[in-house]
Amino acid sequence: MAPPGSAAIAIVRPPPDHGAAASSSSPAAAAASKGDNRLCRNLQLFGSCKYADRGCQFSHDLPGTATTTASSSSKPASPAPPGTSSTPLSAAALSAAVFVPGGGAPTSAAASDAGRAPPSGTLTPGGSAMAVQAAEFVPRRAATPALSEDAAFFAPAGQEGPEAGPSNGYNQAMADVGQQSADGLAEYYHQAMDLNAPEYGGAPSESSAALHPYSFSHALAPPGANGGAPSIPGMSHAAAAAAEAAYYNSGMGAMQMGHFVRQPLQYHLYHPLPSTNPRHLSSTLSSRTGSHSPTTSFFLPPALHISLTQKSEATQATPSVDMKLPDEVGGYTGLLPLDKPPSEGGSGGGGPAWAGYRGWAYKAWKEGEGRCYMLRRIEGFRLQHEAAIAAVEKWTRVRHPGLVGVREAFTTRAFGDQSVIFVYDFHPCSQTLYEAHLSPLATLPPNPWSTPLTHHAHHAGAPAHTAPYRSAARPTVPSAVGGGGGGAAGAGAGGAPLLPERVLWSYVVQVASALKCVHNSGLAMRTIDVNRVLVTGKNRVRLGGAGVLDCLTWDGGQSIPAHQQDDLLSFGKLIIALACGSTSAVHNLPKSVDHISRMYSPDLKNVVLYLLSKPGPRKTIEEVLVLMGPRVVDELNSSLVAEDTIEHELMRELENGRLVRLLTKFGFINERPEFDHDPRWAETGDRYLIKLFRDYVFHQVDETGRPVTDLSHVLTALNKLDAGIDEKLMLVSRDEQSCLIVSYREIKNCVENAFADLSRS
Ligand SMILES: Nc1ncnc2c1ncn2[C@@H]1O[C@H](COP(=O)(O)OP(=O)(O)OP(=O)(O)O)[C@@H](O)[C@H]1O
Repeated sequence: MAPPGSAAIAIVRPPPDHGAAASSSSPAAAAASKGDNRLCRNLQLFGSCKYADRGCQFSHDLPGTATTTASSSSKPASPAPPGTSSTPLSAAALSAAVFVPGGGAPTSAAASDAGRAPPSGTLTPGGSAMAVQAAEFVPRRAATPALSEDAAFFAPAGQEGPEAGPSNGYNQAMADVGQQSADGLAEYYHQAMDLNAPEYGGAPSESSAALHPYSFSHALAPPGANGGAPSIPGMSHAAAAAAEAAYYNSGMGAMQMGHFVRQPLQYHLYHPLPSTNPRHLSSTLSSRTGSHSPTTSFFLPPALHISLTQKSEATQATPSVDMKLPDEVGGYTGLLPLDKPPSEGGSGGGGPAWAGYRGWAYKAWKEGEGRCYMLRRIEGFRLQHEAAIAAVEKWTRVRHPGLVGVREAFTTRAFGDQSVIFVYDFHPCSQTLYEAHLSPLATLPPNPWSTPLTHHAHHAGAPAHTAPYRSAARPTVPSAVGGGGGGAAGAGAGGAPLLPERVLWSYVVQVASALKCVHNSGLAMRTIDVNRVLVTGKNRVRLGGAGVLDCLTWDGGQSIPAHQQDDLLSFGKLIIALACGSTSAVHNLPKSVDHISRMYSPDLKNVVLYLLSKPGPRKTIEEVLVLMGPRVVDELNSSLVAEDTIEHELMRELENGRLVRLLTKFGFINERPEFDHDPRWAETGDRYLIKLFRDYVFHQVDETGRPVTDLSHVLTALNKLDAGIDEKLMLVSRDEQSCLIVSYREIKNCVENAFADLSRS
């Protein structure tokens, strides 16, 4: 669906003939009247357009065979999509001067009431005479769905809207993808791309049938039937957790969150649908086997693209309601809570899980660095010894792909109490092992609450890796395991899906390798627990919470050898919990070990038995690694480091690419010589807002009016614009007589509209 009309925001009252000019001579109007005879892009990319006979407004005549002429007048008139025609400014818009934040009010009513006093929250410095005639600022699409929902994958005029219809199947899939865990993405994408699905002209398959019942509104519905906080399509777990935490922390519930319309990113923009044309399809398939493909080779693999986009989005996430958190804590700003409420499978945060102290997790930006970090706040902790916090410095030197990197620690009173803050690397979209595998809402096996779709019998000696690494649909009622207290009888006996052995081994090897690094550095982890180990990507785990207990229970480092032995014991218990699908499995060790020996290979059982054996000087992590084969571990380490680096690079590329596109659009919109002579071009409507935003991004000045060059500000603002978030910012006119409070989302809409207007002209 093409974007509907864009927002017209006029701050300065234009000359009286403006309306006529806008409606008759604006470039958009000229564009609309000309029509469009450009070659259909579907044709260029896929060789065919399934909408060719169903209203697609673009040309389907290939050069050479074309019978139509380039003359726009000869092109049959096709209905212009909403928003493509010029939008005459209403009388209200012409006299508009005052922007009303959160403006969702109906335009006409507001316009007719132009003389009334501005509501509270309106900013009208120096407004006076202008404000008297002012109409409320109403973003043209304030009451419509967000931009990305509008901008569906090519849907020509006359086709169904985003709510229904086969053309929207991909959007539905993408919206639903947002609710999948990172591990399910690739598989999910293949379902979404199922070429046998009816919309591709094939027979309905099981997977496509499973996909179709989803609707966009389904994706927007709250999770579960028990009335959780709204779940948001396209939103990462971390971002959703933060939003939901806001929902609970604010105590305002749905009333507040009702305003939060999260717009999913346009995931579909940069990777094409596979062609239905057999010729192109075969070339697409051959590209997977290495031969040349004309189009697909230009794109990232979709699952990777989606995963990176989600991570980038989770990194940029901001709170949508006032969290009542300090603006700044030790040089970190933009705090966003990460603790998930129980309805999301988290602990809700704040449990006395840290040596009797309550702990909270936040995402925050480091001032001047433009990087995101995870802050762990230990509430109400009074530091007795300086050396306790200095001990954390040792941790900052330990770098390992299996460890959540420690940056620093400091005390603060910013929260109104005595808190100590530990700063870690931020891993967007991560979950704890408990959240990922064991909680009632876990998406991955062996969640003991889930009802399996199929029962995979695993007998001793049977290749456990044949088990599907995908959990069944989430049930609302606990199954046979009985609320998670089933211990060893849990996963296997209860019929719930088993954690595949290859995945378990992958975790075991990563944890062991990280532990080796930690122990060799003369430290002890002390947080080997399903609630502290993070799953940061597909089959990627990292040990979290390093250094916290060292500081809280500081003893000068005397007990490190004992703590290292405890690490090994905790490691054994972690494997048991995952293998048996229950944290309580460790309370019945004989039964649990028996379960493991029946369901998994003897090698795994041997490792577990070793880890659970009596502590002693000869029981070390090195010995555990010998049991596993050290060569494998070293190889794994280097491949994980490489993987992390590549992912990091790709994310940077993705973000840079998006910024470049944005900047190009800015340049395109703002630097149009053909309109330079018409001051109204950039002074009215969407363009004026964009112009002010450009000043805000690139032309900041300090209090004495001197230019400020802050790359971090530029990148942050552009990233927020790209994500189209609901955060508001204040734009000031060049004469400093007017202010606008608008959200990045509204500006993004304006940029898209202005760009679309220009590209049509
Ligand atoms: N370094 C990190 N980067 C990104 N997200 C993280 C990081 N560490 C933790 N998280 C996220 O924050 C959430 C809360 O983490 P936390 O370790 O506090 O778990 P918890 O179960 O709430 O523990 P507790 O409440 O007992 O402190 C988790 O969902 C996890 O995904």
